[in-house]
Amino acid sequence: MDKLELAEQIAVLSGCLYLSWKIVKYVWSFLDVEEDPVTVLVTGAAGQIGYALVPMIARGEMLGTNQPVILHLLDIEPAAEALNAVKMELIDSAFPLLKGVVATTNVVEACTDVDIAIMVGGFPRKDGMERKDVMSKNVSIYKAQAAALEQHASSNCKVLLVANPANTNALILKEFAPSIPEDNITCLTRLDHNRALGQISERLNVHVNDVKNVIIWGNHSSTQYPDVNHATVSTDKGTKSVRELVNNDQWLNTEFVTTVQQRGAAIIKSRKSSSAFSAASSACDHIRDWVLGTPKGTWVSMGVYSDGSYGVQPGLIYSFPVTCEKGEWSIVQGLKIDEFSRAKMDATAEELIEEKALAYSCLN
Ligand SMILES: NC(=O)C1=CN([C@@H]2O[C@H](COP(=O)(O)OP(=O)(O)OC[C@H]3O[C@@H](n4cnc5c(N)ncnc54)[C@H](O)[C@@H]3O)[C@@H](O)[C@H]2O)C=CC1
Ligand SMILES: O=C([O-])CC(=O)C(=O)O
Repeated sequence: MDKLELAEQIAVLSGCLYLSWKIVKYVWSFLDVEEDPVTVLVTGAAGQIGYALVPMIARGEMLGTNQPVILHLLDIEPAAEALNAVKMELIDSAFPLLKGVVATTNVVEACTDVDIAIMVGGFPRKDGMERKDVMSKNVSIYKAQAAALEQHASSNCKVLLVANPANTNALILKEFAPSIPEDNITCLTRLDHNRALGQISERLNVHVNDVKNVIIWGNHSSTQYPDVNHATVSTDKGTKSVRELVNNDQWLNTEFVTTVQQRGAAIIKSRKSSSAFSAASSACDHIRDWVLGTPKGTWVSMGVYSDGSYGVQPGLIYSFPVTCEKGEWSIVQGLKIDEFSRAKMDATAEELIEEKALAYSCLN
């Protein structure tokens, strides 16, 4: 057989394989094979974030529109009636993906067999309060719930801590649930990340989807550092850096940073209660990207257990830029850090070290 004949045969074979693959995919789509349901726990489910979050999960906004879910909803006894109303509304919504709802005030029942735990339950910050003020109320809740998750959740359960102080609650949960892999315990800074994208999109009058790769470093608090040094915008003329397009370092280094840092407080001031649907939506973003992967060339911010990357003390839950693949996150490495950023990253780490000490003193 000469080379030409061989090439022809390879081409025919490739064509046949491609056609067979298409036929298999076509037939598969008619078989309507359903995935096994994923069990998702939402604590504080009768609260305002919970109320916004559970329909998002049941609609497939967190795990995809082909993924059935079973919802476990936990709240405390005084909120039991309101919790039951959430269950009634879930049933009334007839969500096709929702395969079951357990609404309970029993922590063990709530944690049993959960694959994903979204910890929202706790005491929220009120106008004029700093996160430290809610520390003692919330860390003791997380110490107790750590034990229930460790004993009753699926062995590879992924945990997202939303309740404040989110980073330190996540750390307490990690320390009191030593058998849950440390990479499985994260906290929400995606709301801050999305707020930073929103501010840049408003400033440049571009769609928020065209802005990428901002970073939230550190604590989900007013010391967090929203960093745009590596952020880009997709334009008709290609990808441009945010710094180049904004062309105003003074604004980026001052007003932009404080607006993102203080956004939670600004919402509380205007609404008299803290952000709810934006927090719920960001929690969906966090889990979706963690489980299904970040889009190519894009990173997101997640509060994760520090391994010492970027000189951040190991043993803190600190927000880093991460990419996710096959259900695992990894910290984006090798980004250049200038002096301005270094000082801000250290300041927020310092606050986390203080919070950790305070949390332990509350537990004693
Ligand atoms: N990380 C983030 O980006 C954000 C965090 N938050 C935090 O999320 C938390 C929840 O906020 P909201 O829903 O607005 O508060 P909320 O007060 O409306 O709801 C909290 C719910 O938690 C319940 N709860 C209290 N103790 C509990 C326990 N031991 N177990 C289970 N449930 C319990 C309450 O009964 C209530 O239903 C707060 O800590 C808030 O500061 C809020 C916005 C953004
Ligand atoms: O500030 C708060 O307590 C609520 C919150 O975390 C936020 O909106 O970022």
